[in-house]
Amino acid sequence: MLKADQDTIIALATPAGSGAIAVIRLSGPQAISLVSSCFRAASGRSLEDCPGHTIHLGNLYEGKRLLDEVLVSVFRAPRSYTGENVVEISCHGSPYIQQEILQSFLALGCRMARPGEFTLRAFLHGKMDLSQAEAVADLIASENEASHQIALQQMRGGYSSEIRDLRDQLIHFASMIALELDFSGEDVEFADREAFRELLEKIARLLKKLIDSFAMGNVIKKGIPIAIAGQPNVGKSTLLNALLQEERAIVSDIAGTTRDAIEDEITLQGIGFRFIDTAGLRETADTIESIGIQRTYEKMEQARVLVYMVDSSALDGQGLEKARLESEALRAQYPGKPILLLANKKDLLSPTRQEEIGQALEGILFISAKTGEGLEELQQRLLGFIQTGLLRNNDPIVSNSRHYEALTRALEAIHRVQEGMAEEVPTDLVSIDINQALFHLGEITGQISTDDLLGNIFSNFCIGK
Ligand SMILES: Nc1nc2c(c(=O)[nH]1)N(C=O)[C@@H](CNc1ccc(C(=O)N[C@@H](CCC(=O)O)C(=O)O)cc1)CN2
Ligand SMILES: Nc1nc2c(ncn2[C@@H]2O[C@H](COP(=O)(O)OP(=O)(O)OP(=O)(O)O)[C@@H](O)[C@H]2O)c(=O)[nH]1
Repeated sequence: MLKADQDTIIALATPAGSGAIAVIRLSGPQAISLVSSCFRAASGRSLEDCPGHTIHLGNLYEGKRLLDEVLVSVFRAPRSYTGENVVEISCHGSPYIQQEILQSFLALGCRMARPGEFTLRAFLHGKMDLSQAEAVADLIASENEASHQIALQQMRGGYSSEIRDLRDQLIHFASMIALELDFSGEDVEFADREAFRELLEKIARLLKKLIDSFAMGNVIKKGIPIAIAGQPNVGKSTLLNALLQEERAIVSDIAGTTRDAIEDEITLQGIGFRFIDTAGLRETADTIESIGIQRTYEKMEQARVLVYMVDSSALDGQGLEKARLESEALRAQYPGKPILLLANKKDLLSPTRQEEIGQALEGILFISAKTGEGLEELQQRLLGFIQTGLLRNNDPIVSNSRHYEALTRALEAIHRVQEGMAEEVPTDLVSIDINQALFHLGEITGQISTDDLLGNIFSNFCIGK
């Protein structure tokens, strides 16, 4: 098991570059004495004597050279983020000052913190469990309200406390059963079979609920994929640009310009949408374009909502019939997927023509990607597709794929235990599956962890966290 080493680590806690203020953080046994040795407080007091959770104004020196006037916050072990002595130096935010301060402490025997090392230490000192530590990284990475909420909930304990609790109860039964095995010659039952069955049922229910939430958690974390498909030149790229409010896709009036899928995200009411502009659906001999079309079908498969777009200004009687057939073909090809019919280039349309098209293609939404007309309504409709059932209550949502794996394995093991009990399989075999379940549940909270696993998780953090 990895142990926190005795090094005192240091890192910039604020982003690199210049700002009004920068924060440099130290953690480890020497943190307070090291800073104290080169800091003169305005109050005249020594940092060595001050209590934790106090802030001090003063001058920071490198030898005799004054580096900056700073604020120093002192946290004493174990009452700190990491559980160790922690000192934070808030200096003036010039990159030069930041570097000079870092260098001076490195010269005094600190070492640079590795990515995520502050949070790793918080985990190793029991300040948080593994799933909470992982949530810290998710919280920093979250870019919209929904993923922020999920990370925050997980950081504050989320489902891990419930898992820990059920795991403890399972351990109780595991030890009772182990006891029975010790008395194997005699026919004794220490573990109350009925209570055990109930507990297994309860665990299975929770695991199932968490596993099911992953599909939504994943979608929220990565954005909800929406594919925009349609014949060449109907204005897909223009729509994407209008939604993104930036020139991302290449707009041109040569049919077939969009050769590949282009993806980008926008946030609507706190939910990230990932728009995928797909190559025009068109039979073509152009091989580059056919690859694009192949990818279009793949993207449509992955999307949660399909937007099928037509150029309403180009719809004569024949075009209208073709659009109707194509949209029906889409519905047949991707059953169960919500499809939104969009008629673009409304600005080129007469009101009577619009009415005729509206009657022929029911539920079609008229927009103009060029003028922005109808885009508000489009966004509302997209939200409508996914909001049902999403984020309605405070049920925990699993967004971490490592947890999803562990939960799935744990549930499989629990099912095997349940089957074993039902078929009155010998107790020693059942206990193997119980231990498997305990192992996988412990993986989530970090009660079971390996150096490799920890290294893997924390190396994905940013430095200074
Ligand atoms: N300046 C600063 N801001 C920050 C952090 C930080 O480390 N430094 N944090 C870093 O992510 C977050 C806050 N997290 C923290 C969590 C616990 C403790 C702490 O001192 N805990 C003690 C005392 C608790 C108490 O007084 O009740 C403890 O747990 O024993 C500090 C920061 C966000 N903002
Ligand atoms: N009048 C009008 N023209 C539009 C509108 N939307 C797009 N256009 C024009 O239609 C042409 C084609 O637009 P694109 O966005 O490149 O079409 P696309 O569907 O991405 O085309 P491909 O790349 O071939 O798949 C461009 O000249 C756009 O300026 C609109 O709402 N009204």
